Amino acid sequence: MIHARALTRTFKVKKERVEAVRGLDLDVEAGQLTAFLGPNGAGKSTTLRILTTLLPPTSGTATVAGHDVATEPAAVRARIGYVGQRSSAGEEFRVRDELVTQGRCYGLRPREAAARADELLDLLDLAPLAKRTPGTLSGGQRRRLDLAIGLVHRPDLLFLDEPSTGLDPKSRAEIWQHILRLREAYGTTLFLTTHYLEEADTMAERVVIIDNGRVIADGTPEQLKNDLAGDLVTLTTGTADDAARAAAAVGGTAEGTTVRLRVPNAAAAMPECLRTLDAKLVEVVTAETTRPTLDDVFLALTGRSLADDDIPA
Ligand SMILES: Nc1ncnc2c1ncn2[C@@H]1O[C@H](COP(=O)(O)OP(=O)(O)OP(=O)(O)O)[C@@H](O)[C@H]1O
Repeated sequence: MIHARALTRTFKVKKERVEAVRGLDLDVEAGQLTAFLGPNGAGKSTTLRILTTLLPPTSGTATVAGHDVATEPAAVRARIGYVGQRSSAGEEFRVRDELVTQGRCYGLRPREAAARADELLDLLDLAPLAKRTPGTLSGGQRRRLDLAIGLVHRPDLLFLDEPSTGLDPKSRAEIWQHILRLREAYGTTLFLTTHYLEEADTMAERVVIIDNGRVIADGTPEQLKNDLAGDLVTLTTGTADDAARAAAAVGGTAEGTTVRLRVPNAAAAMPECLRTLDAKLVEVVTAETTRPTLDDVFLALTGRSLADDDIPA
């Protein structure tokens, strides 16, 4: 569904060159739900804008839904939907009229456009709001209208740029419910950016992490966490001296009376770890294991935390 090879995009700002995307390779199969993660300025939106034909690449190639983004942009646009960070609804039309008008813009006949609008109003629980103007909707309701607009022409592939950013936790959960529901209803391939790592972890089948314009990790959330981060074992000892000796014995790091180490499988490693410390006469007061997060994956790869990144409001 998406095949990008050696994609680059450079911006010239006064005399400075900003390499937003630097040789990106990407393959996404039909039906997948892929989360595209990375810190602020990593190149996510620029990549999305290239794949949706809104911006030409500086070099490299990309085919989306079977068509080249540079040479066949109209064919790509006919097959994809794009829900950007800014709302795509105008202010003057009522919700249902907006959907009908969008359908007409895509060449649907009046009756088809009306039927499609009603189908989307139902799918996205917007029917009770059909007569409201977008200006009167809450943030979450407006985001659902944006989703509906992105789906009017039955795209095979939907790009979503930060679909849940700026919403309260309840509306975020609702928007995810709708994303999963539309996927079930239509089998739409979904490619989305998000700053919420836990959402990507629980909802996406595949996570692609980008940093400085390059893909630095790609896999299922479980694969990435198992292969790149590992479980965290946290031990506490009675004294800082014991913690330092324990860290040296098991290959961890000590901070005060706490020792931390990463292992591929904590359940399997813990007995051996405790035996080693017992033999060294280090008394362990508490022992705890924690599954890694996607932030641990990013930290392991770059030495930086994605969680420190500002989430745009
Ligand atoms: N039109 C532009 N002109 C100049 N520089 C740009 C332009 N668009 C993006 N950039 C730069 O390209 C880099 C990548 O930006 P991009 O918006 O793709 O990042 P992002 O990963 O989507 O970030 P965020 O998470 O903050 O939205 C940044 O350094 C940004 O300043």
